[in-house]
Amino acid sequence: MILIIRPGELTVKRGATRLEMERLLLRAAREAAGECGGARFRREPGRIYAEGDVECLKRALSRVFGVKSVSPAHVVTFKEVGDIASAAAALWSNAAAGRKFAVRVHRVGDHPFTSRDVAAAVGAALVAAGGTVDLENPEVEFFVEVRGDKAYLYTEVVEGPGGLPLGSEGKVLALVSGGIDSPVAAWMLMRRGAHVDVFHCALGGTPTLKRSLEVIRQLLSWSYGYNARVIVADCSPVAKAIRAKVREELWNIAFKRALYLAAAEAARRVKALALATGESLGQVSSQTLQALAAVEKGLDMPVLRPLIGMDKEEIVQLAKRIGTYDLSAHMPEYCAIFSRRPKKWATREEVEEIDLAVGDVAREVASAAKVLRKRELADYISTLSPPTDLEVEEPPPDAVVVDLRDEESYKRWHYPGAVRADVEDVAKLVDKLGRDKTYVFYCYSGGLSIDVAEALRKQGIRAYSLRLRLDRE
Ligand SMILES: Nc1ncnc2c1ncn2[C@@H]1O[C@H](COP(=O)(O)OP(=O)(O)OP(=O)(O)O)[C@@H](O)[C@H]1O
Repeated sequence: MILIIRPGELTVKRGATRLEMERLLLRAAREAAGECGGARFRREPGRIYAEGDVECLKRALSRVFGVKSVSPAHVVTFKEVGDIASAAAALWSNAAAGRKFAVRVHRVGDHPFTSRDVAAAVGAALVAAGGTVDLENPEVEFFVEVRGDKAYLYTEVVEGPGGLPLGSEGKVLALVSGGIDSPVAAWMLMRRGAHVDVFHCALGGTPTLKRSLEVIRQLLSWSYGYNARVIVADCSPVAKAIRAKVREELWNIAFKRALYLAAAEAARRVKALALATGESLGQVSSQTLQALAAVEKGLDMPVLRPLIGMDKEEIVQLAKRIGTYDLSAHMPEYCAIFSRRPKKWATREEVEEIDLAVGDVAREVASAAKVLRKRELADYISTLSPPTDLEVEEPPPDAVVVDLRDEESYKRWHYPGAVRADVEDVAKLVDKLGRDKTYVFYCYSGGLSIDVAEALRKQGIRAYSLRLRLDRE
Protein backbone atom coordinates (compact mmCIF):
# COMPACT_ATOMS: atom_id res chain seq x y z
CA MET A 1 0.00 0.00 0.00
CA ILE A 2 0.99 3.57 -0.63
CA LEU A 3 -0.56 6.95 0.15
CA ILE A 4 -1.36 9.22 -2.79
CA ILE A 5 -1.07 12.88 -1.78
CA ARG A 6 -2.72 15.39 -4.09
CA PRO A 7 -1.44 18.94 -3.75
CA GLY A 8 -4.10 21.64 -4.14
CA GLU A 9 -3.70 25.18 -5.35
CA LEU A 10 0.07 25.04 -5.74
CA THR A 11 -0.39 23.01 -8.93
CA VAL A 12 -1.52 26.18 -10.72
CA LYS A 13 1.74 27.95 -9.79
CA ARG A 14 4.67 27.93 -12.16
CA GLY A 15 8.48 28.02 -12.12
CA ALA A 16 10.41 28.94 -8.98
CA THR A 17 7.24 29.64 -6.96
CA ARG A 18 5.98 26.15 -7.65
CA LEU A 19 9.32 24.54 -6.73
CA GLU A 20 9.48 26.48 -3.47
CA MET A 21 5.91 25.53 -2.59
CA GLU A 22 6.59 21.88 -3.30
CA ARG A 23 9.64 22.04 -1.04
CA LEU A 24 7.55 23.57 1.76
CA LEU A 25 4.79 21.02 1.30
CA LEU A 26 7.28 18.18 1.54
CA ARG A 27 8.85 19.68 4.66
CA ALA A 28 5.44 19.85 6.35
CA ALA A 29 4.56 16.35 5.13
CA ARG A 30 7.78 14.99 6.66
CA GLU A 31 6.91 16.49 10.06
CA ALA A 32 3.38 15.10 9.85
CA ALA A 33 4.73 11.67 8.92
CA GLY A 34 6.90 11.82 12.04
CA GLU A 35 3.71 11.05 14.00
CA CYS A 36 3.59 7.73 12.14
CA GLY A 37 7.20 6.73 12.57
CA GLY A 38 8.23 8.51 9.36
CA ALA A 39 7.64 7.75 5.68
CA ARG A 40 9.44 7.52 2.36
CA PHE A 41 8.27 10.16 -0.10
CA ARG A 42 8.42 10.14 -3.87
CA ARG A 43 7.47 13.04 -6.12
CA GLU A 44 5.92 13.08 -9.56
CA PRO A 45 4.45 16.07 -11.37
CA GLY A 46 1.22 16.89 -9.55
CA ARG A 47 1.52 14.02 -7.03
CA ILE A 48 3.45 12.93 -3.98
CA TYR A 49 3.50 9.34 -2.76
CA ALA A 50 4.26 8.23 0.78
CA GLU A 51 5.19 4.76 1.93
CA GLY A 52 4.96 3.68 5.57
CA ASP A 53 2.11 3.11 8.03
CA VAL A 54 -0.52 4.11 5.48
CA GLU A 55 -3.55 4.29 7.82
CA CYS A 56 -1.67 6.61 10.17
CA LEU A 57 -0.22 8.61 7.27
CA LYS A 58 -3.71 9.08 5.89
CA ARG A 59 -4.82 10.81 9.10
CA ALA A 60 -1.66 12.88 9.50
CA LEU A 61 -1.21 14.00 5.90
CA SER A 62 -4.85 14.98 5.48
CA ARG A 63 -4.02 17.73 8.02
CA VAL A 64 -1.20 19.29 6.00
CA PHE A 65 -1.89 22.66 4.41
CA GLY A 66 -1.57 22.58 0.64
CA VAL A 67 -2.94 19.02 0.44
CA LYS A 68 -6.23 18.73 -1.43
CA SER A 69 -6.82 15.07 -0.68
CA VAL A 70 -5.14 11.76 0.07
CA SER A 71 -5.94 8.15 -0.81
CA PRO A 72 -4.47 4.89 0.43
CA ALA A 73 -3.86 2.90 -2.75
CA HIS A 74 -2.63 -0.45 -4.01
CA VAL A 75 0.05 -0.12 -6.67
CA VAL A 76 0.01 -2.47 -9.65
CA THR A 77 2.79 -2.56 -12.24
CA PHE A 78 1.12 -3.68 -15.45
CA LYS A 79 1.91 -4.68 -18.99
CA GLU A 80 -1.64 -4.68 -20.33
CA VAL A 81 -5.15 -3.71 -19.28
CA GLY A 82 -5.91 -7.26 -18.26
CA ASP A 83 -3.32 -7.01 -15.45
CA ILE A 84 -5.20 -4.05 -13.98
CA ALA A 85 -8.53 -5.87 -14.24
CA SER A 86 -7.17 -8.99 -12.49
CA ALA A 87 -5.69 -6.89 -9.67
CA ALA A 88 -9.01 -5.05 -9.29
CA ALA A 89 -10.92 -8.31 -9.16
CA ALA A 90 -8.59 -9.70 -6.49
CA LEU A 91 -9.02 -6.60 -4.38
CA TRP A 92 -12.64 -5.64 -4.89
CA SER A 93 -14.71 -8.71 -5.83
CA ASN A 94 -16.12 -9.03 -2.31
CA ALA A 95 -16.89 -5.32 -2.05
CA ALA A 96 -18.67 -5.32 -5.44
CA ALA A 97 -20.70 -8.52 -4.99
CA GLY A 98 -24.42 -7.77 -4.74
CA ARG A 99 -23.91 -3.99 -4.94
CA LYS A 100 -24.28 -1.18 -7.45
CA PHE A 101 -20.84 0.14 -8.31
CA ALA A 102 -19.02 2.63 -10.55
CA VAL A 103 -15.44 2.48 -11.77
CA ARG A 104 -13.77 5.89 -12.21
CA VAL A 105 -10.56 5.94 -14.21
CA HIS A 106 -7.99 8.68 -14.64
CA ARG A 107 -5.06 8.18 -17.00
CA VAL A 108 -1.85 10.15 -17.44
CA GLY A 109 0.81 9.30 -20.09
CA ASP A 110 0.91 7.43 -23.41
CA HIS A 111 -0.85 4.09 -23.48
CA PRO A 112 -2.25 1.92 -26.27
CA PHE A 113 -5.62 1.99 -24.47
CA THR A 114 -8.04 4.65 -23.20
CA SER A 115 -9.54 5.29 -19.76
CA ARG A 116 -12.79 3.78 -21.02
CA ASP A 117 -11.00 0.56 -21.95
CA VAL A 118 -9.69 0.29 -18.39
CA ALA A 119 -13.12 1.06 -16.90
CA ALA A 120 -14.73 -1.55 -19.15
CA ALA A 121 -12.20 -4.26 -18.25
CA VAL A 122 -12.38 -3.58 -14.51
CA GLY A 123 -16.18 -3.26 -14.68
CA ALA A 124 -16.51 -6.60 -16.46
CA ALA A 125 -14.33 -8.31 -13.83
CA LEU A 126 -16.49 -6.94 -11.02
CA VAL A 127 -19.76 -7.79 -12.80
CA ALA A 128 -18.41 -11.34 -13.02
CA ALA A 129 -18.02 -11.17 -9.22
CA GLY A 130 -21.74 -10.34 -8.80
CA GLY A 131 -21.81 -6.55 -8.91
CA THR A 132 -24.01 -4.26 -11.06
CA VAL A 133 -22.75 -1.18 -12.86
CA ASP A 134 -24.55 2.05 -11.90
CA LEU A 135 -22.63 5.16 -12.84
CA GLU A 136 -25.32 7.58 -11.59
CA ASN A 137 -26.12 6.25 -8.10
CA PRO A 138 -23.46 3.74 -7.12
CA GLU A 139 -23.30 2.31 -3.61
CA VAL A 140 -19.56 2.00 -3.95
CA GLU A 141 -16.97 3.70 -6.17
CA PHE A 142 -13.72 2.11 -7.34
CA PHE A 143 -10.96 4.42 -8.52
CA VAL A 144 -8.12 3.56 -10.87
CA GLU A 145 -5.38 6.00 -11.70
CA VAL A 146 -3.06 4.95 -14.50
CA ARG A 147 0.31 6.70 -14.62
CA GLY A 148 3.11 5.35 -16.81
CA ASP A 149 3.46 1.63 -16.15
CA LYS A 150 1.67 1.80 -12.80
CA ALA A 151 -1.97 1.72 -11.81
CA TYR A 152 -3.13 2.96 -8.41
CA LEU A 153 -6.29 1.30 -7.13
CA TYR A 154 -8.24 2.90 -4.30
CA THR A 155 -11.70 3.43 -2.87
CA GLU A 156 -11.15 6.19 -0.37
CA VAL A 157 -10.56 9.90 -0.98
CA VAL A 158 -9.94 11.81 2.26
CA GLU A 159 -10.12 15.57 1.95
CA GLY A 160 -7.21 17.66 3.17
CA PRO A 161 -7.45 21.28 4.27
CA GLY A 162 -6.39 22.62 0.83
CA GLY A 163 -4.82 26.06 0.74
CA LEU A 164 -1.10 26.69 0.37
CA PRO A 165 1.89 25.10 2.12
CA LEU A 166 2.84 26.70 5.41
CA GLY A 167 5.54 29.31 4.96
CA SER A 168 4.73 30.28 1.40
CA GLU A 169 3.40 33.61 2.68
CA GLY A 170 4.84 35.95 5.33
CA LYS A 171 4.49 35.82 9.08
CA VAL A 172 1.33 36.82 10.97
CA LEU A 173 0.82 37.22 14.70
CA ALA A 174 -2.62 35.87 15.61
CA LEU A 175 -4.35 37.11 18.77
CA VAL A 176 -5.77 33.94 20.26
CA SER A 177 -7.96 34.02 23.34
CA GLY A 178 -8.94 30.41 23.88
CA GLY A 179 -12.51 31.26 22.80
CA ILE A 180 -14.12 29.64 19.75
CA ASP A 181 -13.39 32.24 17.10
CA SER A 182 -9.76 33.28 17.25
CA PRO A 183 -8.26 29.79 16.76
CA VAL A 184 -10.37 29.50 13.61
CA ALA A 185 -9.06 32.84 12.34
CA ALA A 186 -5.47 31.76 12.98
CA TRP A 187 -6.08 28.42 11.23
CA MET A 188 -7.51 30.17 8.16
CA LEU A 189 -4.35 32.22 7.77
CA MET A 190 -2.21 29.13 8.25
CA ARG A 191 -4.24 27.56 5.46
CA ARG A 192 -3.31 30.46 3.18
CA GLY A 193 0.36 29.68 3.77
CA ALA A 194 1.19 32.22 6.49
CA HIS A 195 3.59 31.32 9.28
CA VAL A 196 1.36 32.03 12.26
CA ASP A 197 2.75 32.88 15.68
CA VAL A 198 0.28 33.28 18.54
CA PHE A 199 -0.19 36.09 21.05
CA HIS A 200 -2.20 35.32 24.18
CA CYS A 201 -3.08 37.83 26.83
CA ALA A 202 -3.67 36.04 30.16
CA LEU A 203 -6.22 37.74 32.36
CA GLY A 204 -7.46 35.02 34.71
CA GLY A 205 -5.70 32.40 36.80
CA THR A 206 -3.89 29.17 36.06
CA PRO A 207 -6.97 27.06 35.13
CA THR A 208 -7.94 29.52 32.38
CA LEU A 209 -4.38 29.84 31.16
CA LYS A 210 -3.97 26.07 31.00
CA ARG A 211 -7.15 25.68 29.01
CA SER A 212 -6.28 28.52 26.65
CA LEU A 213 -2.87 26.96 26.03
CA GLU A 214 -4.52 23.60 25.36
CA VAL A 215 -6.63 25.31 22.69
CA ILE A 216 -3.48 26.88 21.23
CA ARG A 217 -1.68 23.54 21.32
CA GLN A 218 -4.49 21.91 19.36
CA LEU A 219 -4.43 24.78 16.86
CA LEU A 220 -0.68 24.44 16.42
CA SER A 221 -0.92 20.69 15.93
CA TRP A 222 -1.74 21.81 12.35
CA SER A 223 1.45 23.84 12.08
CA TYR A 224 3.50 21.11 10.41
CA GLY A 225 6.80 22.39 9.14
CA TYR A 226 6.92 25.42 11.44
CA ASN A 227 7.87 25.51 15.11
CA ALA A 228 5.50 28.39 15.85
CA ARG A 229 6.04 30.83 18.71
CA VAL A 230 3.47 31.32 21.42
CA ILE A 231 3.77 34.64 23.23
CA VAL A 232 2.04 34.61 26.60
CA ALA A 233 1.62 38.01 28.21
CA ASP A 234 0.42 38.46 31.79
CA CYS A 235 -2.22 41.10 31.15
CA SER A 236 -3.36 41.68 34.73
CA PRO A 237 -1.48 45.04 34.86
CA VAL A 238 -3.53 46.09 31.81
CA ALA A 239 -6.78 45.16 33.55
CA LYS A 240 -5.70 47.05 36.64
CA ALA A 241 -4.80 50.18 34.65
CA ILE A 242 -8.10 50.09 32.77
CA ARG A 243 -10.15 49.79 35.97
CA ALA A 244 -8.20 52.58 37.59
CA LYS A 245 -7.95 55.05 34.73
CA VAL A 246 -10.68 54.47 32.15
CA ARG A 247 -14.42 55.23 32.35
CA GLU A 248 -16.40 52.00 32.73
CA GLU A 249 -18.40 52.39 29.52
CA LEU A 250 -15.10 52.34 27.60
CA TRP A 251 -13.60 49.29 29.31
CA ASN A 252 -14.34 46.84 26.51
CA ILE A 253 -12.92 49.11 23.83
CA ALA A 254 -9.96 49.96 26.07
CA PHE A 255 -9.16 46.28 26.57
CA LYS A 256 -9.31 45.62 22.85
CA ARG A 257 -7.16 48.65 22.15
CA ALA A 258 -4.62 47.54 24.78
CA LEU A 259 -4.61 44.07 23.21
CA TYR A 260 -3.89 45.51 19.78
CA LEU A 261 -1.12 47.75 21.12
CA ALA A 262 0.47 44.89 23.06
CA ALA A 263 0.19 42.53 20.10
CA ALA A 264 1.69 45.11 17.71
CA GLU A 265 4.66 45.40 20.08
CA ALA A 266 4.99 41.61 20.21
CA ALA A 267 4.68 41.44 16.41
CA ARG A 268 7.72 43.68 16.09
CA ARG A 269 9.60 41.30 18.42
CA VAL A 270 8.92 38.28 16.21
CA LYS A 271 9.05 40.24 12.92
CA ALA A 272 5.43 39.53 11.98
CA LEU A 273 4.00 41.67 9.19
CA ALA A 274 0.37 41.71 10.32
CA LEU A 275 -1.95 40.95 13.23
CA ALA A 276 -4.96 38.63 12.98
CA THR A 277 -8.06 38.46 15.17
CA GLY A 278 -11.21 36.36 15.34
CA GLU A 279 -13.58 39.30 15.02
CA SER A 280 -16.63 38.97 12.82
CA LEU A 281 -18.85 41.88 11.98
CA GLY A 282 -21.70 42.51 14.41
CA GLN A 283 -21.17 39.33 16.44
CA VAL A 284 -20.90 41.17 19.76
CA SER A 285 -21.17 44.83 20.72
CA SER A 286 -17.41 45.40 20.48
CA GLN A 287 -17.42 44.15 16.90
CA THR A 288 -19.28 47.00 15.23
CA LEU A 289 -17.51 48.65 12.31
CA GLN A 290 -17.07 51.81 14.39
CA ALA A 291 -15.48 49.89 17.27
CA LEU A 292 -13.15 48.02 14.92
CA ALA A 293 -12.13 51.27 13.28
CA ALA A 294 -11.52 52.86 16.69
CA VAL A 295 -9.33 50.09 18.11
CA GLU A 296 -7.03 49.85 15.09
CA LYS A 297 -6.52 53.60 14.70
CA GLY A 298 -2.89 54.51 13.98
CA LEU A 299 -1.52 50.95 14.13
CA ASP A 300 1.45 50.60 11.82
CA MET A 301 0.50 47.13 10.56
CA PRO A 302 -2.59 45.61 8.97
CA VAL A 303 -5.13 43.77 11.14
CA LEU A 304 -6.43 40.72 9.28
CA ARG A 305 -9.86 39.43 10.24
CA PRO A 306 -10.51 36.30 8.23
CA LEU A 307 -13.86 35.63 9.95
CA ILE A 308 -15.28 39.08 9.25
CA GLY A 309 -18.07 37.88 6.96
CA MET A 310 -18.77 34.51 8.51
CA ASP A 311 -21.80 33.40 10.52
CA LYS A 312 -21.27 31.92 13.98
CA GLU A 313 -22.51 28.53 12.81
CA GLU A 314 -19.90 28.39 10.05
CA ILE A 315 -17.20 29.32 12.54
CA VAL A 316 -18.37 26.61 14.94
CA GLN A 317 -18.28 24.00 12.16
CA LEU A 318 -14.69 24.91 11.35
CA ALA A 319 -13.70 24.94 15.03
CA LYS A 320 -15.03 21.38 15.26
CA ARG A 321 -12.96 20.34 12.26
CA ILE A 322 -9.85 21.97 13.70
CA GLY A 323 -10.47 20.20 17.01
CA THR A 324 -10.55 23.33 19.18
CA TYR A 325 -14.31 23.58 19.63
CA ASP A 326 -14.78 21.32 22.65
CA LEU A 327 -11.80 22.84 24.43
CA SER A 328 -12.98 26.39 23.70
CA ALA A 329 -16.62 25.84 24.51
CA HIS A 330 -15.83 24.86 28.12
CA MET A 331 -13.58 27.77 29.00
CA PRO A 332 -14.43 29.34 32.35
CA GLU A 333 -14.88 33.03 31.65
CA TYR A 334 -13.50 35.37 34.22
CA CYS A 335 -13.01 38.87 33.00
CA ALA A 336 -11.67 41.53 35.31
CA ILE A 337 -12.85 44.31 33.06
CA PHE A 338 -16.34 43.40 32.04
CA SER A 339 -18.78 46.27 31.68
CA ARG A 340 -22.52 45.63 31.55
CA ARG A 341 -23.07 48.90 29.68
CA PRO A 342 -20.33 49.02 27.07
CA LYS A 343 -20.11 51.79 24.48
CA LYS A 344 -20.22 50.45 20.94
CA TRP A 345 -17.74 52.93 19.52
CA ALA A 346 -15.21 55.52 20.60
CA THR A 347 -14.28 58.96 19.26
CA ARG A 348 -10.74 59.86 18.26
CA GLU A 349 -10.40 61.76 21.54
CA GLU A 350 -11.56 58.76 23.55
CA VAL A 351 -9.03 56.50 21.81
CA GLU A 352 -6.32 59.03 22.63
CA GLU A 353 -7.53 59.05 26.23
CA ILE A 354 -7.35 55.24 26.34
CA ASP A 355 -3.87 55.26 24.80
CA LEU A 356 -2.66 57.63 27.48
CA ALA A 357 -4.11 55.41 30.21
CA VAL A 358 -3.03 51.98 28.91
CA GLY A 359 -0.53 52.43 26.04
CA ASP A 360 2.64 52.15 28.12
CA VAL A 361 1.43 49.27 30.27
CA ALA A 362 0.24 47.37 27.17
CA ARG A 363 3.65 47.69 25.54
CA GLU A 364 5.35 46.70 28.82
CA VAL A 365 3.36 43.47 29.22
CA ALA A 366 4.26 42.58 25.62
CA SER A 367 7.97 43.21 26.19
CA ALA A 368 7.92 41.14 29.38
CA ALA A 369 5.89 38.32 27.81
CA LYS A 370 7.10 34.75 27.78
CA VAL A 371 7.94 33.35 24.35
CA LEU A 372 7.46 29.61 23.96
CA ARG A 373 7.89 27.34 20.97
CA LYS A 374 5.21 24.96 19.76
CA ARG A 375 7.35 21.99 20.72
CA GLU A 376 7.76 23.20 24.32
CA LEU A 377 4.08 23.88 24.89
CA ALA A 378 2.99 20.51 26.30
CA ASP A 379 5.80 20.49 28.88
CA TYR A 380 5.11 24.08 29.83
CA ILE A 381 1.38 23.39 30.35
CA SER A 382 2.16 20.45 32.61
CA THR A 383 4.31 22.65 34.87
CA LEU A 384 1.55 25.21 35.44
CA SER A 385 -0.21 25.10 38.78
CA PRO A 386 -1.90 27.73 40.93
CA PRO A 387 -0.06 29.08 44.03
CA THR A 388 -0.05 26.34 46.67
CA ASP A 389 -1.68 28.49 49.37
CA LEU A 390 -4.58 29.53 47.15
CA GLU A 391 -6.99 26.84 48.28
CA VAL A 392 -8.23 26.75 51.88
CA GLU A 393 -10.41 24.29 53.80
CA GLU A 394 -11.88 27.05 56.00
CA PRO A 395 -12.28 30.77 55.31
CA PRO A 396 -9.87 32.93 57.34
CA PRO A 397 -11.63 34.95 60.10
CA ASP A 398 -13.45 38.09 58.83
CA ALA A 399 -13.16 36.99 55.21
CA VAL A 400 -15.96 37.83 52.79
CA VAL A 401 -17.19 34.48 51.42
CA VAL A 402 -18.52 34.71 47.86
CA ASP A 403 -20.68 32.05 46.22
CA LEU A 404 -20.15 32.03 42.43
CA ARG A 405 -22.93 29.51 41.68
CA ASP A 406 -26.35 30.35 40.26
CA GLU A 407 -29.15 31.82 42.33
CA GLU A 408 -31.11 28.65 42.76
CA SER A 409 -28.19 26.67 44.11
CA TYR A 410 -27.42 29.55 46.46
CA LYS A 411 -31.00 29.55 47.76
CA ARG A 412 -30.95 25.80 48.35
CA TRP A 413 -27.74 25.97 50.33
CA HIS A 414 -24.87 28.34 50.82
CA TYR A 415 -21.91 28.63 53.08
CA PRO A 416 -23.03 30.42 56.29
CA GLY A 417 -22.77 34.17 55.74
CA ALA A 418 -21.78 33.89 52.06
CA VAL A 419 -22.89 36.52 49.53
CA ARG A 420 -23.62 35.54 45.92
CA ALA A 421 -22.13 37.13 42.83
CA ASP A 422 -21.99 36.41 39.12
CA VAL A 423 -18.44 36.06 37.96
CA GLU A 424 -18.81 39.21 35.82
CA ASP A 425 -19.62 41.23 38.94
CA VAL A 426 -16.78 40.07 41.17
CA ALA A 427 -14.50 42.99 40.39
CA LYS A 428 -17.30 45.43 41.13
CA LEU A 429 -18.14 43.67 44.39
CA VAL A 430 -14.54 43.95 45.48
CA ASP A 431 -14.45 47.64 44.59
CA LYS A 432 -17.63 48.14 46.60
CA LEU A 433 -16.72 46.15 49.73
CA GLY A 434 -13.09 47.25 49.74
CA ARG A 435 -9.82 46.09 48.20
CA ASP A 436 -8.28 45.72 51.68
CA LYS A 437 -10.59 42.86 52.75
CA THR A 438 -9.92 39.13 52.44
CA TYR A 439 -12.11 37.27 49.92
CA VAL A 440 -12.89 33.58 49.71
CA PHE A 441 -14.66 32.18 46.64
CA TYR A 442 -16.36 28.91 45.93
CA CYS A 443 -18.15 27.49 42.91
CA TYR A 444 -19.25 24.04 41.73
CA SER A 445 -15.95 22.38 41.01
CA GLY A 446 -13.26 24.75 42.22
CA GLY A 447 -12.01 25.70 38.72
CA LEU A 448 -13.66 29.07 38.49
CA SER A 449 -13.07 30.06 42.12
CA ILE A 450 -9.35 29.30 41.80
CA ASP A 451 -9.26 31.36 38.67
CA VAL A 452 -11.02 34.34 40.22
CA ALA A 453 -8.97 34.22 43.43
CA GLU A 454 -5.70 34.01 41.51
CA ALA A 455 -6.65 36.85 39.18
CA LEU A 456 -7.54 39.06 42.17
CA ARG A 457 -4.24 38.20 43.84
CA LYS A 458 -2.41 39.43 40.80
CA GLN A 459 -4.17 42.73 41.43
CA GLY A 460 -2.85 42.80 45.00
CA ILE A 461 -6.02 41.59 46.76
CA ARG A 462 -6.00 38.86 49.44
CA ALA A 463 -8.11 36.13 47.86
CA TYR A 464 -8.61 32.39 48.31
CA SER A 465 -10.63 29.54 46.87
CA LEU A 466 -12.63 27.43 49.32
CA ARG A 467 -12.14 23.71 48.84
CA LEU A 468 -15.77 22.63 48.63
CA ARG A 469 -16.95 19.96 46.25
CA LEU A 470 -20.52 20.79 45.35
CA ASP A 471 -22.42 18.96 42.67
CA ARG A 472 -24.68 20.90 40.36
CA GLU A 473 -28.04 19.25 41.12
N1 LIG B 1 -7.13 37.23 26.04
C1 LIG B 1 -6.89 37.40 24.74
N2 LIG B 1 -5.68 37.13 24.22
C2 LIG B 1 -5.43 37.26 22.90
N3 LIG B 1 -6.34 37.71 22.02
C3 LIG B 1 -7.57 38.02 22.47
C4 LIG B 1 -7.92 37.89 23.85
N4 LIG B 1 -9.22 38.26 23.98
C5 LIG B 1 -9.64 38.61 22.76
N5 LIG B 1 -8.68 38.47 21.83
C6 LIG B 1 -8.73 38.77 20.38
O1 LIG B 1 -9.73 39.74 20.14
C7 LIG B 1 -10.74 39.16 19.31
C8 LIG B 1 -12.11 39.68 19.72
O2 LIG B 1 -12.38 39.33 21.03
P1 LIG B 1 -13.85 39.33 21.57
O3 LIG B 1 -13.82 38.93 22.98
O4 LIG B 1 -14.49 40.61 21.16
O5 LIG B 1 -14.51 38.28 20.61
P2 LIG B 1 -14.88 36.76 20.67
O6 LIG B 1 -15.85 36.56 19.58
O7 LIG B 1 -15.25 36.34 22.05
O8 LIG B 1 -13.51 36.07 20.23
P3 LIG B 1 -12.97 34.64 20.68
O9 LIG B 1 -14.08 33.66 20.43
O10 LIG B 1 -11.80 34.43 19.80
O11 LIG B 1 -12.61 34.77 22.12
C9 LIG B 1 -10.60 37.66 19.49
O12 LIG B 1 -11.13 36.97 18.39
C10 LIG B 1 -9.10 37.53 19.59
O13 LIG B 1 -8.51 37.58 18.31
